Amino acid sequence: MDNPSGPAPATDSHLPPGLRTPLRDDAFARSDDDKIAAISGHFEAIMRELGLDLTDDSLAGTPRRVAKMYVKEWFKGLDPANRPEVRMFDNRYDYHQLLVERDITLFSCCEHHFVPIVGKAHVAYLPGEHVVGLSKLNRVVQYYARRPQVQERLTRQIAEELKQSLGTDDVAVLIEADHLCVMSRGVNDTSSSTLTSEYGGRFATDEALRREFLRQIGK
Ligand SMILES: Nc1nc2c(ncn2[C@@H]2O[C@H](COP(=O)(O)OP(=O)(O)OP(=O)(O)O)[C@@H](O)[C@H]2O)c(=O)[nH]1
Ligand SMILES: [Zn+2]
Repeated sequence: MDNPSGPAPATDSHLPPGLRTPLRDDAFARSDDDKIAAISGHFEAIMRELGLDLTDDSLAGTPRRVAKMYVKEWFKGLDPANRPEVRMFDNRYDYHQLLVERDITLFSCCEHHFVPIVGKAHVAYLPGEHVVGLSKLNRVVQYYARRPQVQERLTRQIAEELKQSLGTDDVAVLIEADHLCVMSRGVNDTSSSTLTSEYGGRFATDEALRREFLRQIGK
């Protein structure tokens, strides 16, 4: 292991222990470039083991392409440097009704099989003295999605981050997603999908509010 004495990962230190993505203490001791080089070598070994000819010009670049995709795209949400800054504005408009950001594109990766989870996230909150820049809601979803995940943890991580960043418990998150591990292998079920939700603050206690949220996202 290179540099196991590197800094402890700051990833998820703001979340309760049960909601943190399991990471080693030396998770960020190596640079992205070093990780890409190492993963590229490991993936090349997998391809060789499968019998693929890596001198073929279509396959030759695949190990590096996969490594770059893992580090820079699929799993970039592991790196606390990519955690979005959630900017809030004064609620000058005095808007205190439900705000729903629906149909947020969700692309994640099943941590059991390393295949895609594809779906939509719907998030809502009740503004108090501040309102959030809308795109930050999408960014929070994307940050936690871009990791090896299970849908339950992803749902709760997004809700907890929103509670902290927006400064209110009045937050709702609902995720509907298709798991490629269910669709393309194992049970090979292409019609089922998975819904998970987390309701905080008034969403947990006020059934009418919850119903309004569900109505607005078409549920
Ligand atoms: N709770 C939960 N389970 C998930 C998620 N993604 C995948 N899984 C499940 O994780 C389980 C892993 O179970 P195993 O029995 O070890 O894996 P497996 O032999 O590949 O299971 P099958 O998919 O049934 O073939 C499977 O049932 C998957 O459907 C998720 O986001 N949440
Ligand atoms: Zn899976």
